[in-house]
Amino acid sequence: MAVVEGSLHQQEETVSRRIVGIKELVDAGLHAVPPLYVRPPHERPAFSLLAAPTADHPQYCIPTIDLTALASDRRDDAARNQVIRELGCACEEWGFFQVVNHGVELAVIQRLREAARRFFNQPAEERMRFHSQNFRSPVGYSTSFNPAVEKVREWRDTLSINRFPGICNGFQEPPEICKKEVQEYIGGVEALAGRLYKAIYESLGFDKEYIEREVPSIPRLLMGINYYPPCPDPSLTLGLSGHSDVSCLTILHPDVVPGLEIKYKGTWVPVVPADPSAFVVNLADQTEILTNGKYKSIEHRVVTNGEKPRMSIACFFGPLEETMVGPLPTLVDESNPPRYKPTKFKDYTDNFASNRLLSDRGTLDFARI
Ligand SMILES: O=C(O)CCC(=O)C(=O)O
Ligand SMILES: [Fe+2]
Repeated sequence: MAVVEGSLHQQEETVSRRIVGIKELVDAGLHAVPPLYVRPPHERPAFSLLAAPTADHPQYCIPTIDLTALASDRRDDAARNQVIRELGCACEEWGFFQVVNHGVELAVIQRLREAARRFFNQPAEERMRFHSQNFRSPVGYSTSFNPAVEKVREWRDTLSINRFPGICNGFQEPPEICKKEVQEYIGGVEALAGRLYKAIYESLGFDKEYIEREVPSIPRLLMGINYYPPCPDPSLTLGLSGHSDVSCLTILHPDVVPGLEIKYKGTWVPVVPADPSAFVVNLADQTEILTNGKYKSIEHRVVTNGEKPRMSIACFFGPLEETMVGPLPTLVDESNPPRYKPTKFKDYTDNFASNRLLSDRGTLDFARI
């Protein structure tokens, strides 16, 4: 479908600049992608090289790891050690993997997805009561990344719910329509994040005492529920442009509607959920810094869908804002010098907020030596 021209084009541009959410625009009836959402040719999804990872391309499927044995706390448990090895391989090779049998009940996930759908299906005025583009707000309903400055908008609206100890401490303020479900979901996912985070550092050969002493804990949580409405022409726009996540660890419930793609060896590879309960886990920038680049924070993006809306739930786990993050001492020596300088996490996130739009990998460059 072509980009709209002439007066219709101007009308839609006026409408889309005034309107806060892309959902409003789509709900009002949209037959073409407004210019404000059309990406320059080199950023368009046509640059994906694969239609979908299939059995013919197993080399393009991120690993799926069964976490059943991680429930055991015994370090001499052979099945548990096997899971740790699989995690280590996935972290080194991909920086992205899926987990199944992770301990969070499917019913808990489904209840939140249903409640979030109720939130997004409310009249715009109800959603706009929570409007904020500030990522540090306890609760914020936002659109795109930073509509005040970006030349091209992302095709998504997001409900964010935060717990940043020292800034906003509780989850007391999620919208009533999904509050109970948000709290229940966070309870489960947070426990999973704790288990996974330790296991990831165990996969580097560290013992419990070392991890507790040297690896920053991850009490800061940002939850983003992304809503991507159907798009009249997915070839022109992106739900979320290429980025790497800033924190330590991200646990995402993707949706059965596809859209997420990761950049693997220069190719955009779609992520296909292993089953409806699977989470997609990825390492974020602070983990790349802590491991001095051994485990990578991988660039990813979201393409839109022509027919169906898509909704993803991302939980970003990170350190306290005042924490200095640099390579762990045991991972640095003369033959492997530090690649990153110690950086305060608050400065890192501030830089991300103002510079993400300027460059694909600009965020990690902020700490790179
Ligand atoms: O929607 C998705 O699948 C990914 C979302 C994401 O990458 C993010 O919120 O940072
Ligand atoms: Fe992301």
